[in-house]
Amino acid sequence: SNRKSLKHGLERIQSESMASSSSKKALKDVVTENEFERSLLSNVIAPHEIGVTFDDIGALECVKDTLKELIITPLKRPELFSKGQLLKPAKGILLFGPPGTGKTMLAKAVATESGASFMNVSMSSIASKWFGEGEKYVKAIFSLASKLSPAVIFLDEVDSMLGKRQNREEPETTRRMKNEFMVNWEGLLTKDDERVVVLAATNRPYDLDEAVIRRLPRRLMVNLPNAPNRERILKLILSKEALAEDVSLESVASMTDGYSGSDLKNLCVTAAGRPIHDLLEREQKEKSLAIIEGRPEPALLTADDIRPLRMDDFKSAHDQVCASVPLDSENMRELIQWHDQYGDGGSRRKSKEQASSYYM
Ligand SMILES: Nc1ncnc2c1ncn2[C@@H]1O[C@H](COP(=O)(O)OP(=O)(O)OP(=O)(O)O)[C@@H](O)[C@H]1O
Repeated sequence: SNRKSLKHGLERIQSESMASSSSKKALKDVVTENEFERSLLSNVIAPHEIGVTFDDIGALECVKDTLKELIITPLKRPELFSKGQLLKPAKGILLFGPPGTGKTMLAKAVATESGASFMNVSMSSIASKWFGEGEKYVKAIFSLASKLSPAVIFLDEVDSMLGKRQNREEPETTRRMKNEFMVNWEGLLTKDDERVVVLAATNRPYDLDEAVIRRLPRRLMVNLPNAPNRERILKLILSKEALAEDVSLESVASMTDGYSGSDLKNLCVTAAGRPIHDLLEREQKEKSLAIIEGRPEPALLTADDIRPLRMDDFKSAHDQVCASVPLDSENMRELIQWHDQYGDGGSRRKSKEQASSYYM
């Protein structure tokens, strides 16, 4: 048992030094092979510079726990998954849900928490930017990630490239791009020691190609927050703001049914504009009064003169900012249906299928 614990200790030291040396590896030391890799690299963020952690994300506790278990632990401690043959780290997860619910934040936090570089790829821009050369770009996503390893590839708006065929006449360029993606994706799945994961995000999972859905067996719904969760998100967003006594975040939460995290942020930004507006107005009044009375102009007010946020600021902001996805919209209905059929924990999902696809 002594030998075992020594081996265990060595493995730990090895994996820790591996983690720290790779996270310290500067992005500028990465050798790129072509313009596609170079273009992608310019958007890569080093783990210490991402600046989003799980603590910055309100609510979504289940999604965070699943991501920790499936992605972060395997990326940080690959040695735990190298022993047998059964447990393989997850290589890809689909995050789906209405816009503005925190999918991008989650992907960034995953990269931060696992000390991985973050590669943000907007799938909708590939086709337009690299017209006719999309497949080279797709190939570069994977080859660059492998050089950056550990790395998180975030594929935003994944439906725009890997969507269902709209009609039989799929453009040749799109077909080649999809094929290239599948080939590289299969390659990633077979490389057990490659510390690269794909987080794909979409607001329209029902538009995804079946083949893509099958290859992302873990599908996490990132849903709109309920009232208690809205209160948690508001607390986070407002943690550095001065609030007057009369502000009840519970009431703000209860009047924002259907708001996404992003809508709540907009609401708070709008509310925070009012004290500044009031300050400028006060300054203007004092100035005019001084001029009328023939006094010298008063000094400008400072940040210390900004009044705290009041409940009426939130009420007025509420009249200006509304939920961006109405709860009774077609998009919401389709999302919930899709979640029932394909999503993790969906009611029509068989537990057997879930178990076998837990790790890929
Ligand atoms: N759960 C949350 N906690 C704190 N802030 C949040 C949360 N969800 C969203 N936000 C705020 O909304 C902004 C947008 O969120 P984010 O970009 O992660 O959403 P998204 O789901 O990726 O949206 P889209 O589908 O439109 O790309 C964030 O920068 C953050 O300010």
